[in-house]
Amino acid sequence: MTAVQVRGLRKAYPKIQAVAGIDLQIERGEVFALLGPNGAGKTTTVEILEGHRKRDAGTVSVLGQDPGTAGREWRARLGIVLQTATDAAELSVRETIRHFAGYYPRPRQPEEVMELCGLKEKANARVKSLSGGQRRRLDVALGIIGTPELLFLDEPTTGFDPEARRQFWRLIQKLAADGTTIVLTTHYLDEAESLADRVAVIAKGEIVAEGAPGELGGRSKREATVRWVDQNGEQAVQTATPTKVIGELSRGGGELAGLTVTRPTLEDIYLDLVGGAR
Ligand SMILES: Nc1ncnc2c1ncn2[C@@H]1O[C@H](COP(=O)(O)OP(=O)(O)OP(=O)(O)O)[C@@H](O)[C@H]1O
Repeated sequence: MTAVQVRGLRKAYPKIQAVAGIDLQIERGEVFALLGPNGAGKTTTVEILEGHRKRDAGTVSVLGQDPGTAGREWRARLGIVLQTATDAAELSVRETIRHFAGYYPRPRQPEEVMELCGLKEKANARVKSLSGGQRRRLDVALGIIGTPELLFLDEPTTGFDPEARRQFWRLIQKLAADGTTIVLTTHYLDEAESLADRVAVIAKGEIVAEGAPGELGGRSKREATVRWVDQNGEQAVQTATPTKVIGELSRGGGELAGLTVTRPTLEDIYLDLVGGAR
């Protein structure tokens, strides 16, 4: 079943065509990542899908409805984590989460959500006393408190330390395993690689590539680079058959110094894709 269907989406601001004809299809249960440089049009696209921004042209269906006209019931089926943090309040973390739970017909248990988001120890802390990363976790907690079918995350782990990022990834994997469809924007290629079933790269308001992270831009078919060091210094060859190359190199039986085999990373592919479009 399809969660999101977009055809020919366009949106201009007074000085810029922010979204210049985007087609997207995201299936239920998928984790889908939108990648792209600053100003590429990711947030604008996501805001249109959330019903927070009007489009100029194109058709959009999110959970079977047009976000431009859908009502409160539809909205309660979404979870949204925006780039900007929740307002700092006098309330505690627990009180804030309980308060938001009251907005939804099928909320998760606040205690469960605090556990999932690593906020248990901060349950009684005032929101305004939280660190930046803890505030972000609270944003995520408020995004999932309503048991959303579709969760939008706009740069969710900006400001997280490495351990918090890994914890967050585990949370997303858990939500995805429970069937939540997840659309996330991120600047972290390792995040997209770890989490996303599919990614789309947006540059200048257009999708320039789309696919599984391992296949994007023909990645799985790109040649490997074999590197080693010999008496003449560092050597490197690009090859589709690295095993054969290493076999030939090691015929003498000696150990090859500094031997590595690498394939292009998602970051290499991404930089190739957006480099040409900047
Ligand atoms: N409210 C607005 N009014 C005018 N221009 C805007 C507005 N919002 C965004 N833009 C412009 O539209 C373009 C796309 O912005 P958008 O926020 O969608 O990009 P993005 O891909 O999310 O970028 P980032 O990675 O920096 O968050 C940018 O050039 C931005 O300056």
